[in-house]
Amino acid sequence: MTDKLKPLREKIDAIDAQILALLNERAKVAEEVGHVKAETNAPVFRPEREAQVLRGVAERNPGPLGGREVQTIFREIMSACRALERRVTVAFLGPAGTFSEQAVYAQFGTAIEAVPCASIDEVFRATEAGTADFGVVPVENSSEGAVNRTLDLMLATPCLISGEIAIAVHHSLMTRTGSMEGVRVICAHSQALAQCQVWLNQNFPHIERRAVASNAEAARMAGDDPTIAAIASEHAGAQYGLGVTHAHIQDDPHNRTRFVVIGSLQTNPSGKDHTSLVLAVPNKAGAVYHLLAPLSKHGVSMTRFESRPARIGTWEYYFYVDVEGHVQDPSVAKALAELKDNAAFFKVLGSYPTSLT
Ligand SMILES: O=C(O)C(=O)C[C@]1(C(=O)O)C=C[C@@H](O)C=C1
Repeated sequence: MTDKLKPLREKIDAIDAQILALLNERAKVAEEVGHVKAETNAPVFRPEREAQVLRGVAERNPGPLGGREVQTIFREIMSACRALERRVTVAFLGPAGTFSEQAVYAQFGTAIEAVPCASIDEVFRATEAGTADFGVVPVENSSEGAVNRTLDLMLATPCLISGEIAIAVHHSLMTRTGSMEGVRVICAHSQALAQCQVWLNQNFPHIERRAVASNAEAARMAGDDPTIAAIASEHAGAQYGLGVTHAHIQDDPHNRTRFVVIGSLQTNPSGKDHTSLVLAVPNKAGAVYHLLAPLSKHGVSMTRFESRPARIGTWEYYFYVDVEGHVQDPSVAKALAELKDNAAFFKVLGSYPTSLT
């Protein structure tokens, strides 16, 4: 056995030496890129370039490694190279262990400064004030719909969207003891309680449910008190020493949350992008229909349409619209110019590479 393993391990050692040399060669070039950028004060994080590199490695990947695995490795390589230029700071809805934190690392890799914030408002504040280079906030969930606070703050602040990340959201029920005996309250973020409500009604209809600031906060509370059960990711549960009593209890097994990266960066086209807009129309019959007509006229696909009351006392709405393409794509530029003419309010929230997952 050891005789057979020895030459194979020697092969791996030799390959690792080559990988290490190449990684450092790459890192030195990234340092040079960093110097060029410093001369012109150009942004260190270039999401469109990173998206192109990651799409490229998955396309060219000959296997047997999977495309997703190869992307994870290259995500970390770029994160480490980027950190040699400058380590970016990213604010997210904390505490540690939330799906927002998972989204941060999925987008930026781990060679960053991740700053947990107590609320979505605080993530926007930190990003707007420049204490963080970027923020990551949830924007919609496949079973619960829009995260309204994020939509309202996108409208109210100058923050631009420079990236999107979709994360599979699996919720588990967990306690300190790993059993539901003696549990009097089930705690979770209100969205997680809503995403598990059918399952909870069937299995624990008589246990009180309490909404708390985040699932990770629920996990922390359950770690301190055996009468509390938390709904959270198993990753968060492990951080607070919880045992799983029931795994993956969300009503939709394909539950996903989409996050956006916010900041002041205007991203260049990556070849596969989305553009987010906010619009309002005068309160007239057929106004929304007219408003959106330029999209189909110029062959621009709409991927999302959401409305929020304008909260000025009348039945007026803001419409949040996502389209395929980048504001610099000629067809998108033409459609948006016409759309703007029809709109009582028009704001581009940003163009950014489509999520890799
Ligand atoms: O191409 C650049 O602009 C780089 O800084 C290099 C690099 C990389 O490591 O490939 C690193 C950071 C950027 O976000 C994009 C790519």
